[in-house]
Amino acid sequence: MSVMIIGIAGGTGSGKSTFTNRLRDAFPNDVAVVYHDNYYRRQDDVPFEERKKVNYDHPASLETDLMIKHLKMLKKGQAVDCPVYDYSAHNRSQETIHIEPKKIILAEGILLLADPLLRSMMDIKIYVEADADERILRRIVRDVKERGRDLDNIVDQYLTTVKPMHYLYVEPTRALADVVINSGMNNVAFDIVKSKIQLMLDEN
Ligand SMILES: Nc1ncnc2c1ncn2[C@@H]1O[C@H](COP(=O)(O)OP(=O)(O)O)[C@@H](O)[C@H]1O
Ligand SMILES: Nc1ccn([C@@H]2O[C@H](COP(=O)(O)O)[C@@H](O)[C@H]2O)c(=O)n1
Repeated sequence: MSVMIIGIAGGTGSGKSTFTNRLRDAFPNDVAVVYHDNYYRRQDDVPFEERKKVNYDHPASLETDLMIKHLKMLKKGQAVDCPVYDYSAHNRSQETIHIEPKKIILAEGILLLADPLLRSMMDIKIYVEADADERILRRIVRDVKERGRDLDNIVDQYLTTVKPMHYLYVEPTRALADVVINSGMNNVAFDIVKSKIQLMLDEN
């Protein structure tokens, strides 16, 4: 089976997951999704108060080597047990997700195109763009509702790590993408990428 990997990067709150999940839902039998966020490092020995202060927007916070290993296995037609990240605990949970190999693998994450080896594995590189003010507003709502955060913590983290790392590591990867799309809800961009996937599936 020939396997294609499509990388979906972009800043926090840009709409990466929205776009990725729409594609997954359009091809439920042929697409598997690997989220880079699930490869944030295990921090069992780090006290919770210290875990809160970690720079999670720096490439060193992610175990990218393990994600590369898993993508290589999926490409060879082997299933993987992917870690599951718990944002409220700032740590990996005890669970894993079993991912069966599929013809199309979607890989998603803010720093997905920042690592040269990981980037080189992508057959198509997509960057989802959105204005910084919209991204932070979406992040505030999401982090309060879904990631167990409070407003003071979100603002402090944004100013100390999220924003500076975005301009240092995430935004520069925009120029490395094959396709830059304006929002994860852009229907024209969605239809174009969907057609490309359909073409790949028909050729296989
Ligand atoms: N174009 C948009 N307009 C309004 N809300 C959006 C848009 N794109 C995403 N959202 C919402 O913003 C939040 C973050 O989007 P998400 O796709 O999870 O971003 P990312 O994965 O890039 O961090 C989600 O609640 C999502 O529903
Ligand atoms: N313990 C953690 C781990 C990560 N984050 C933040 O997640 C963001 C990436 O996820 P998106 O869905 O927003 O792309 C990243 O900006 C990290 O700051 C966190 O807050 N806590």
